Amino acid sequence: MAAIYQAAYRRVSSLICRLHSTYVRKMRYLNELKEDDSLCRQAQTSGTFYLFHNLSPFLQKVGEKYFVPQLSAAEIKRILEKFKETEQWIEMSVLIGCSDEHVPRFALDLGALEKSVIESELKGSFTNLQKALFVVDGKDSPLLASAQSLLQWHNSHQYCSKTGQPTQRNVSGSKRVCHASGITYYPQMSPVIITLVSDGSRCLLARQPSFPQGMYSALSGFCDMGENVEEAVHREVAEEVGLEVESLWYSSSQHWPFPSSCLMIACHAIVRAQQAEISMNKLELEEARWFGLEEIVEGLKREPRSSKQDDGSFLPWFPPKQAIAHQLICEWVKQQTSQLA
Ligand SMILES: NC(=O)C1=CN([C@@H]2O[C@H](COP(=O)(O)OP(=O)(O)OC[C@H]3O[C@@H](n4cnc5c(N)ncnc54)[C@H](OP(=O)(O)O)[C@@H]3O)[C@@H](O)[C@H]2O)C=CC1
Ligand SMILES: [Mg+2]
Repeated sequence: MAAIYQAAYRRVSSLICRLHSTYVRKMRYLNELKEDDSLCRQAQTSGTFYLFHNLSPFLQKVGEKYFVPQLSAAEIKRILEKFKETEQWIEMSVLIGCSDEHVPRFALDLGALEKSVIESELKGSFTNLQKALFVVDGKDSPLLASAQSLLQWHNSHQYCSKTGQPTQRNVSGSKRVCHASGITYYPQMSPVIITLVSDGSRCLLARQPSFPQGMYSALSGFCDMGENVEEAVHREVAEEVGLEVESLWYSSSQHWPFPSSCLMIACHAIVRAQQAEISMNKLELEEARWFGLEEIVEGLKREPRSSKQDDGSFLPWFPPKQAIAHQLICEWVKQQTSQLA
C-alpha cells in the first residue's frame, strides 16, 4: 500500500515540477546547491567558472569588445597543472548562479598564483572591477559585481568575530560557520539610499570630493541601524543639503560592489520650490546645485573626455548607464518632458 502511495506521490511531484516555469526550476535548483554540499561538489565538476585574481575579473578583448569567459572545470585543471597545483583549488570557488539549462556558474580567485602565467595561457587580462564593470556587456556586469562581492566577503570573514577561531565555509560559499561558537555568518550587504531631489522643475545633483572632475550625481547615504528607507531619504537630504523632503517614491534598486556590497535603493523626492535653498554640508560634499532640464539633457550626452574646456574647467556630466544614478536622472527627464508635452 505504502509503495502505491509513494509512486502516486512521485508522479504528482514530477507533474508539479514540469508545470513550474524555467525560472522557478532554476531558483529551486540553485537553492538545493546552496543547501546540499555533496550536490554542489558534484556540480563543480560540470560547472563553468569566472576567474578572478585578487578580486579583479578575467576579461578577454576581441576587437573593441570585452568578454567575460566562462571556463570549464577541465580548463581550470589544465591551468592548475601548469603550476603543479591540485584540483583542490576548485573547492575555493563560490556559486554565483546557473544557466536556464542548470549549468552552475562559479567564481574562483586564483590570486595566489602568478597572474601573468594565467593571462598568457588564457589570452586575456585580469582587469580592475572599477574598469571591468563599465566595459563588459550590460548583462555581465551584475554577475561580475555579485561574484566579486561574494569573493571579497569570504576573504574578509575568515575568522569568527566572537571567538577569533577560523570559520568554515559550506561548499557553495553561501555561508560560513564558527564551530566553536556555533555562529553562522551570511554574506552581508549595506543598504544605501540614493535620491534624486526635485523641486518640480529642477533637480538637485552634487559632487563629492572623490568624484572625477565634472561628474555630478544624486544624493546618497548609508541607512542607519533601525531606519526605514523613507527615514533614510529624509535624513540624508537634510544632512547633505539642508532641505526637507515633502514626498518621495521608490524607483528601483541595484547591487553596487563599491566600496563593498551595497544595496542601492533608488528614490525620487520632492521638496517645495519655495523652500529649495541649498545649505550644503561641506564635510561630505564639494558642490551641490540645481539643474534645469536643458542642462541635464546636455550633460547626459556628454562624455567624461569631452567635458574639459579650454580654460581647464569641466562641464557637468553624469554617472554612466550601469549606475542607478543614471537611471534616476533619465526617469526625471522623462517625467519632465511628459509634463511639458
Ligand atoms: N550606483 C550608483 O549610482 C551610486 C552609488 N553610490 C554608492 O553609495 C555609497 C554610499 O554613498 P555615500 O554618499 O558616500 O554615503 P554617506 O553619505 O553615508 O557617506 C559615506 C560615509 O558614511 C560612513 N558610513 C556609514 N556607514 C557605512 C558603511 N556601512 N560602510 C561604509 N561607510 C559607512 C563613512 O564615514 P567614515 O569613513 O567617516 O566612517 C563613509 O565615509 C558609496 O559606496 C557609493 O559607491 C553613490 C552614488 C551613486
Ligand atoms: Mg552621501
